Amino acid sequence: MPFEKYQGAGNDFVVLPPESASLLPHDSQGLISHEAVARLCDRHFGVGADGLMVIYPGDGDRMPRMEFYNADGYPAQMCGNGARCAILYAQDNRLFGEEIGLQTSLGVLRGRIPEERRIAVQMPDVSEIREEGSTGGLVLNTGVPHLTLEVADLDDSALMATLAPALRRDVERGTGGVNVDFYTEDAGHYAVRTYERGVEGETLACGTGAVAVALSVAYRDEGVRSPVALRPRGGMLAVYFRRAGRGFQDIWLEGPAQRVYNGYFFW
Ligand SMILES: N[C@@H](CCC[C@H](N)C(=O)O)C(=O)O
Repeated sequence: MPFEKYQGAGNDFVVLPPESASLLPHDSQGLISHEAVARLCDRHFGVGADGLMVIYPGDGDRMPRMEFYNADGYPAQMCGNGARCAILYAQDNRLFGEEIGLQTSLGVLRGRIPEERRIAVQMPDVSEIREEGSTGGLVLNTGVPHLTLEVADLDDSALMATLAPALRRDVERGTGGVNVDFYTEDAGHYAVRTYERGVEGETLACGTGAVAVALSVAYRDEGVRSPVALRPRGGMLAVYFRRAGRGFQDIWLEGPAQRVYNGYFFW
């Protein structure tokens, strides 16, 4: 089964055209079975990735459609770095008409390619941000739900070993939990580490997480201006936004993306 591999700031994805996806077992809802996705994303028995996407060409003048799965095999509504990689994939495979953008489960998201291997994607508006009482963090949905927490020591080993796995399930427990983003201010940018649900571990970057941190710092401090620079472990990201009351609109996530290789998976 032919596949391609992309990465955006170190967040990596198996990307399939529909012809490859159709070779995989599907469930009764038409989604690829989670066992099949999990096997492809497995770093020992498969290709290895934080997630998998199927990119469907648009009909006529419609934009290509992105279907996203986490490494555990279950679908998620949005992936910021995945969307940036999907835009690069669509560009590499000449899937765009006049406009650059993607159809997603959250509607159409526009894209930009400011330079080679640099991709920006428009992210959903954020209207609700709430204080999370027990942690002092903020909960917001930037396409998927995030808990953001400012910490003094981003290298503290307890963050990913014990704190994030517990918070990931305890916060928003009734609706599937949250991704957990720790951040600290550092000379002109924010260093970030994200524990992703559906990967159940730290990834080198998370696009919706970078947006969540940027909006959290802007929410807490009205003096913070767009763009906010973020430094996850896999590369620099920039988040642009416009304030709209206590919420944010016209949000864009920009950063590096790359086609890494293509190959055949022997199913
Ligand atoms: N890596 C992604 C987020 C993917 C979805 C997330 N793990 C969830 O299930 O909530 C990004 O770049 O935004």
